Amino acid sequence: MKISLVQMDIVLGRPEENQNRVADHLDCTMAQESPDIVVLPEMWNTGYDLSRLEEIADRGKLPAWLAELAEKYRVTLVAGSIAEKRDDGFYNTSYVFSPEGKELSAYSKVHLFRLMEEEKYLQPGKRRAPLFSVGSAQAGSMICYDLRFPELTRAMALEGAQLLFVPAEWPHPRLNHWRLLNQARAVENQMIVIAVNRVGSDKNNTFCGHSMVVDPWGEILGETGEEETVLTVEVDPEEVDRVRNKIPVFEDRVPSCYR
Ligand SMILES: O=C(O)CCC(=O)C(=O)O
Repeated sequence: MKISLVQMDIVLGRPEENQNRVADHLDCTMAQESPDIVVLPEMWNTGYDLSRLEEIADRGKLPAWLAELAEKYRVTLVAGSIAEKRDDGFYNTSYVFSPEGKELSAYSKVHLFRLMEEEKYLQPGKRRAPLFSVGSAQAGSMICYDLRFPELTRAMALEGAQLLFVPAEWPHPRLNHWRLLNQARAVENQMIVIAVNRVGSDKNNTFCGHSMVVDPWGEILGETGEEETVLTVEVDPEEVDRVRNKIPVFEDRVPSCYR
């Protein structure tokens, strides 16, 4: 299974420019790498221009556009997340589309990140992301700050997730946390973590890149630096079963002690 991670810069508050950038990356990546899955970062349409969401948030157009792209390139598109307006406010929502252009998952970030004032401008999602299939593997997804809540990944692992997608806009000075948490979630849940961060800066933050793929043994299969780039990595979802058989963590759990 070949996965391409689009580690892009995002122009603050300029959805059309960012949309063109996504289209260009997808076009080049599909021509050069022919991956099975493409993954985008968090809030790639607007960046953290939260006070202007009324003007710039998506109003239902981007999901249809992303579905068309997935179908055009016959690729599973884990479309990062977008700022979107709904009747009751703004949400940070991640969509996934199948190679037939069918929506596989829609998930709005449940843990809003106070250090970037999300709780002042966004509504929290109310449920975790539904699992979806890629080939014969089961996958889950979350968004950025969600990574700090191990219960969320564990719930998806218990439901059968073998892969975890994490689109992010994770800034300095917490690069160390980003790298450690991605590895921790992979090792403790014996799953493949595919984490895609943005690069570049806005008025308040410089984003630390280092998109990475971590296998269920904690090995980093690929990692970027802090430049705009696309990283393509081959993963083997069967490695999840091999590691789970070697150290049977899920059989050895004692849930009665965790309350
Ligand atoms: O948890 C962190 O340090 C970063 C989280 C974040 O940037 C976000 O959720 O957008």
